[in-house]
Amino acid sequence: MISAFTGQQIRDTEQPLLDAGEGAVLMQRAAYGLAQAVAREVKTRRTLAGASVTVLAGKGNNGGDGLFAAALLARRGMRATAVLAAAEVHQQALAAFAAAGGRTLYLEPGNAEELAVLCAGDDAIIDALLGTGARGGLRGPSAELVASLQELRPRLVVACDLPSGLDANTGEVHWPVLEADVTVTFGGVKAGLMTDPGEGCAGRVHVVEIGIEESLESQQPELRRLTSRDVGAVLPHPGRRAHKYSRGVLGVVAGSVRFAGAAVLGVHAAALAGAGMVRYAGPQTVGQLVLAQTPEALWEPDEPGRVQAWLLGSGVDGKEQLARAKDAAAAALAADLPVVVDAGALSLLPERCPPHWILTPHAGELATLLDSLPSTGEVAVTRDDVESRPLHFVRQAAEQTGATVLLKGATTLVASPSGVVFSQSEGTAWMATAGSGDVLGGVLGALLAQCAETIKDDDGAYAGLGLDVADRWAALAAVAASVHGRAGSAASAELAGGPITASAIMAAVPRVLGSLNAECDRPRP
Ligand SMILES: NC(=O)C1=CN([C@@H]2O[C@H](COP(=O)(O)OP(=O)(O)OC[C@H]3O[C@@H](n4cnc5c(N)ncnc54)[C@H](OP(=O)(O)O)[C@@H]3O)[C@@H](O)[C@H]2O)[C@@H](O)CC1
Ligand SMILES: [K+]
Repeated sequence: MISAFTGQQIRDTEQPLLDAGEGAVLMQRAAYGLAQAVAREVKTRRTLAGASVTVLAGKGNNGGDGLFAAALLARRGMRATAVLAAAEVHQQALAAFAAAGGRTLYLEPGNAEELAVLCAGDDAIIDALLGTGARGGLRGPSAELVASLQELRPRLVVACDLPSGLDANTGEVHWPVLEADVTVTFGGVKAGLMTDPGEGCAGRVHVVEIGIEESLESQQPELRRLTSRDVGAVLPHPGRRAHKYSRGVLGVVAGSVRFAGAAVLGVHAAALAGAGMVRYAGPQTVGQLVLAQTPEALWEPDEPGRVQAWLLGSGVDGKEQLARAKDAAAAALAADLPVVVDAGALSLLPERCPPHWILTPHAGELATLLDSLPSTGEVAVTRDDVESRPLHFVRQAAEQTGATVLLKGATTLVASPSGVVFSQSEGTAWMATAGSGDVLGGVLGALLAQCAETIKDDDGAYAGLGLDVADRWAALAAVAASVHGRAGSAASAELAGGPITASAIMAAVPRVLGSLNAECDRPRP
């Protein structure tokens, strides 16, 4: 699992080392790691000697890291320039930079655009204006410089610790921000690099060890990301004596005459993701389409038989289908069964949901949901609010509803009502396509049905994650998001990175499950 921490957690962990006079050593490690990363990137395009690098240096230790790194790069033959954004910068770092032959320019009112043009053509730009000590975004000439550079699209931007203007704790972005190709972060991943909109500005994230990593392990991560091994370990795996009922039966109330595809996709995705059986409840015409695509499913319009979990809501429209969803929600609540609550069913929540109810809104639906809750304040929450502060709002929704909430996006966040949050980001932008969410619902429903009766006892699978039992539902939802993202990326990769449909995502699911299992050295069933 990859853990991400707040800036404050990192600083608190560093403090004993700073108190022991180790600050300079930490900075040297950070600068060395940063310089190595820049050199590696530049060398993929050209030789280091004679290549040019500009460091944008702020007044704090982030600027110090950047200047020391640029000094190291100058000593390796790069033509190094520093643009100083403050009258006073880290003195030892500036001295080291000057001693290595670096050129110094001063950012002043009125010269931001000129400096941007001067350095935009360089082989690399290091953004070391603000780090974890930032309060708010860039201002004045620094903001102008970054805005101009962003427009000029430099060849390679490497952010020092985090892109300046990004909130290390929340991923909120104070524009302007110079979007990075690579972020070299120190000691541990900052939470703001694993949640949007921050993650979208960070590029590839590379962690440099500076000696605080072991101490950091005692902190509760602000965000968690499952690796392929974690996902493989949690995925259900049929025993030798399994039969279709023991594998897990999923009940689906999705789709409608108007949105028939949602039912077809949800049911088929669930079947492909390993549900032992899928029971579909809906209108006859839709039932026929469902069976045409998935003859393995059962169409039970009135009283579906016994299930281990429900998928409710995607594409539900009209009184009759909404009534079915309502009945299923009531039955699920009474029998204490897990439920995926999507789209149309988000308006059917009981006063307090259990954590094994997993809501799967996108940003707009989450805003509507939050507005409908009595505990939300008087100011309406909008889609824009959710998109600019997804971590805040997904946590709020889980806390206020009692449910686990999976907020769909380029980075998908899953919040448990306890405050534990997972972040998965394996997908591709091509997955923003009609029906993609219905496929995710089917995959998650299938996982819930397969794991519903064992999740509490399955200590081995969750052992490495350090989670309370109540947070396992969030982990399982994160597994679904990961499988869905990987399936989308695999489907697109098969088409040379081209566009994909929801059907293509769905078709790739079994292969992704197979390879995740193989990665965990599990025997084939
Ligand atoms: N601690 C360590 O040992 C290690 C730390 N490391 C590195 O240090 C970084 C943290 O350094 P830091 O604490 O000096 O803060 P940093 O982000 O460089 O600058 C903040 C300064 O800028 C100012 N300022 C604030 N907001 C502003 C704004 N919006 N616009 C303009 N100015 C603003 C504010 O000054 P003030 O305004 O308060 O006078 C403050 O002094 C961390 O990210 C990592 O890179 C590594 O080397 C490993 C070892
Ligand atoms: K920075």
